[in-house]
Amino acid sequence: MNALERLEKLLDREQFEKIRAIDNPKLHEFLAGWIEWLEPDRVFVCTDGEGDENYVRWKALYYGEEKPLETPNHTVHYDNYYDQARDKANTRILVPGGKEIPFLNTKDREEGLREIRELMKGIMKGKELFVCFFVLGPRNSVFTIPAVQLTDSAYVAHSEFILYRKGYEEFKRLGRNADFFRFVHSAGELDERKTSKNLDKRRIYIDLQEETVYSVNTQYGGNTIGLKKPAFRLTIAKAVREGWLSEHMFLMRVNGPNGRKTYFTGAYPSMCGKTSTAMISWENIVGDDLSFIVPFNGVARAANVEKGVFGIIQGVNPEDDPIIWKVLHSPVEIIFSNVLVKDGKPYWNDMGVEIPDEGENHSGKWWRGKRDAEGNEIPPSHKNARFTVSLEHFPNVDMEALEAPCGVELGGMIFGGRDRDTWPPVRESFDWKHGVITMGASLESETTAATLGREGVRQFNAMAILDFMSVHLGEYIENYLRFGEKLRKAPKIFAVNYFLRDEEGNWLNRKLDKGVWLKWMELRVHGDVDAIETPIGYIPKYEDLRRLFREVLNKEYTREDYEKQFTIRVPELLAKIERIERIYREQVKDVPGELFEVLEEERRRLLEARERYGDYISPFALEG
Ligand SMILES: Nc1nc2c(ncn2[C@@H]2O[C@H](COP(=O)(O)OP(=O)(O)OP(=O)(O)O)[C@@H](O)[C@H]2O)c(=O)[nH]1
Ligand SMILES: O=C([O-])CC(=O)C(=O)O
Ligand SMILES: [Mn+2]
Repeated sequence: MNALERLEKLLDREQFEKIRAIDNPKLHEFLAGWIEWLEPDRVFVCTDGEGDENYVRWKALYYGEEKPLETPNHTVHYDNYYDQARDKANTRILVPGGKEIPFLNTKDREEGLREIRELMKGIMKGKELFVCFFVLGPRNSVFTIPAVQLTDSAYVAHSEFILYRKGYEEFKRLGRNADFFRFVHSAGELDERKTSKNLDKRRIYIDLQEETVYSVNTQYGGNTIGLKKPAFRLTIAKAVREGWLSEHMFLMRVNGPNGRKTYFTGAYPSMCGKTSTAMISWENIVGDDLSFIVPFNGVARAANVEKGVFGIIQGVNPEDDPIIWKVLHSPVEIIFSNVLVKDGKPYWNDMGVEIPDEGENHSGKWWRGKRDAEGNEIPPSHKNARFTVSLEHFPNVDMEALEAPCGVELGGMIFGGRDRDTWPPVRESFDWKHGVITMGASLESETTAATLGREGVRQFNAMAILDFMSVHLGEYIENYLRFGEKLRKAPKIFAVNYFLRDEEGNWLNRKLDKGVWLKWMELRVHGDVDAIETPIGYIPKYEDLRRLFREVLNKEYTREDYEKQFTIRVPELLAKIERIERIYREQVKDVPGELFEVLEEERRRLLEARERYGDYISPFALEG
């Protein structure tokens, strides 16, 4: 029996016809094999029709994976108390022989496939399997990658409808020429709260060879939403192979003088400010998490991989995030996850309004002071609680850029992380190579609640992408360096640090100060303002920032604040170079030699400056 004949036996007529309309034997083989193996009670195939999307929405409620909230079109979803973030330890890149690759968690491919298949055998008995088609990137564009998702979670399928462009018609159009990604997910056995139960058997395995990701016994979006972080492992490898960039970056438009539009991407590790930067209310968002960047006639052009936001809700408040706040309080389709619910209303930590003392949250029935099995007090919502919503609902979305088949021309790329004491709030690199190496490849950041495990630990996190890396870091950096050489005019590279603190641990900046840094970077892209040359790149002049603080935030920016924030901290910077060099020399090993040269030059500049000015160099000393 061929695959189509097997599918005819496995599916009811209506569903079968939907599959038969796609002329792709590879797809048929994949579907038949997995449906036989997973043994679902029924299968639903999603076309691009509104009715099918509605069916999935309804099933998320029907199966109890989501519950309706008071506001129409709002639902809440809970993940298991111990399934609230990405599980790095159980996420493996499958490679032949289980070859060790620095900073990657690998596993022997054969063994991994065998294990995951065993875990998934018959796992959908009694359940409904959803077969969904989407594309990464805008449809019908140079960026488009088709993908098929199998999942027994209506919540996962529902999330994907909010976050990605539909792809059924694209599969039909491409027929047997479709080169597509595959995702197989099962939430596994559920408990009475409809959350994954067998967390000890939680696995996320990435098969680069077949461009397939398997995910089992988990529901948390970062582990399960196939087109998000699972697909990211596949696109990183594809981009390195093909000479473009697939990055953990927001994409936004910064509005310059006289209606000038300049596009920026920004790579910060999870929970380090991508969404809150791209959402700055007077600028325009294109994407908040994942960007594809291609060289196009000598110009870097970028597109959002997604069309929605799976954003962190903690800290969203009416003053700092007026737009998100408004969207979260309007009757558009939103899935809230792992928040506190009381009388049909969602609440979250640091939302700037009073929160009830009891209700339901990610721990079940909740009251203030409740402790978990480890004795930790449970906050109203989880730190990594999120909202899922389509970008079309945001008044500040740049819809034209979001849908542009050739993407938008990139003016600048930004790197940043949680750094309490080393980098200034904003600076510009000397050139592409200097930026790629001393800003991107040298990025460090404190760990956050976006991954399971300890928080606040400073960790090497090159390009904010290390959690998702699927190739040797040396190859990845090599691709980055060569990418710049394909361009007539490379985007300017900047580094930001929103997380500087004083000795007492107080923040040196307010959350909205980033709006000023963005305007400064926009002016720099076009050569509209001068800057101060320092050993680590160019920093803003006080006068320019003072003017921008007034214009953008209507605030006085004092010389004292400027000096404190922009002091060049030589000992910390030297120690950092030391750490980064050691990592590349001892752990990564095979890296382009340029990396060490550029770091060495930076060290030399810092040492020379120290000779002249001492350990902590005021920006005023370097001016003029
Ligand atoms: N102190 C401080 N905190 C900030 C600032 N900007 C954002 N945050 C906080 O950092 C967290 C930021 O998260 P997001 O912007 O949602 O993170 P993201 O980079 O989009 O993360 P992922 O979606 O996990 O990839 C939130 O808890 C914010 O309150 C800032 O300028 N200063
Ligand atoms: O993938 C997720 O879970 C959410 C996210 O953006 C990240 O962690 O970077
Ligand atoms: Mn992310």
